[in-house]
Amino acid sequence: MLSPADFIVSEINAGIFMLDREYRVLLWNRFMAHHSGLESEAAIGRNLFELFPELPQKWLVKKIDSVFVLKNFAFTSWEQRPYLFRFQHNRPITGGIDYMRQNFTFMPMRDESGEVEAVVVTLLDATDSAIYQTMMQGAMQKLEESSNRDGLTGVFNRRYIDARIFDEIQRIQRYQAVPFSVVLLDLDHFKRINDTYGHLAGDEVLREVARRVQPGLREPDVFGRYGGEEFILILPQTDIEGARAAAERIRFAIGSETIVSGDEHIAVTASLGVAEFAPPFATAAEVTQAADEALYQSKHAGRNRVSVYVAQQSKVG
Ligand SMILES: Nc1nc2c(ncn2[C@@H]2O[C@H](COP(=O)(O)OP(=O)(O)OP(=O)(O)O)[C@@H](O)[C@H]2O)c(=O)[nH]1
Repeated sequence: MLSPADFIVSEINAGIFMLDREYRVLLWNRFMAHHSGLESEAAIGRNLFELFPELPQKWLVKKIDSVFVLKNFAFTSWEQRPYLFRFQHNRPITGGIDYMRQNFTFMPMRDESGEVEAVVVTLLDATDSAIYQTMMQGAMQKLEESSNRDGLTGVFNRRYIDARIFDEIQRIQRYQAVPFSVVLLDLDHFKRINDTYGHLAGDEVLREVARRVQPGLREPDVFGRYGGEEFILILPQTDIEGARAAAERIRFAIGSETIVSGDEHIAVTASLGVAEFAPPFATAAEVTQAADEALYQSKHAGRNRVSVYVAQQSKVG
């Protein structure tokens, strides 16, 4: 008949094992046997690192030795080191967690003279916390991501774009980096498109325009919807001539083919305004205002064109 203490050690839903100074197993409870596939008769008397060559030996030896020498408890959590033993967990939803996450406590077992004769190790299954945390992080990331996106087109929204312009300005001011340019893009006679083909077709046109712009962008470029039928691009490390060329490519990509919505073929063009963030500009508002003035020039000059803002006065390009 087992003593109550032995019964608890055997049956508890946590790993318990004990090691001597040579890392030989002195005790191996049922949880350890069940998860490792190694019965206690097969484990006892054997060196832990021979039984489990995958253990991080150097690190674990240091940990165990510190308990022998300092005679203090030691701990390790799954957040520092996800697991020591490669144990399966049986959760149906894993959140990408492969092996059982494990928290360990290392306890010194003293003899009558106060010397540590063995180290007792407990293993707690922390998989549920790990899955919960991973899923929470994933959800937070998705939330963060979707709060930066425009619901209709999926491109970045104004809030995000404004923050990115702010970042770019800071980067330039801090590192005297090469300036960036801003391109504002407004669809021509969009009200007429809505009125002629309906609001749903109008929405489809906005989505398709967003699709047509994206292949022409470079990796650092940021593209978003700035409002109704207005889009914006931030082109880092791009001077006004580079930005004008990019804007022309985009204008062509939008207007070169009609957009199909149901049975309708809708001709769409865009007017664009380009401005470079350079002195005397010091704020996001000033550079976007300049791009807006250039855009106004494009509209005024007949639409379906690119205009560039040139210091103090805008000039049709
Ligand atoms: N379908 C649809 N229409 C929108 C959306 N947001 C804004 N609009 C419409 O876009 C139209 C913009 O019209 P205006 O600002 O008069 O400009 P425009 O007709 O494009 O004319 P110009 O810019 O001068 O070439 C308005 O009719 C808005 O209702 C949207 O999300 N979906």
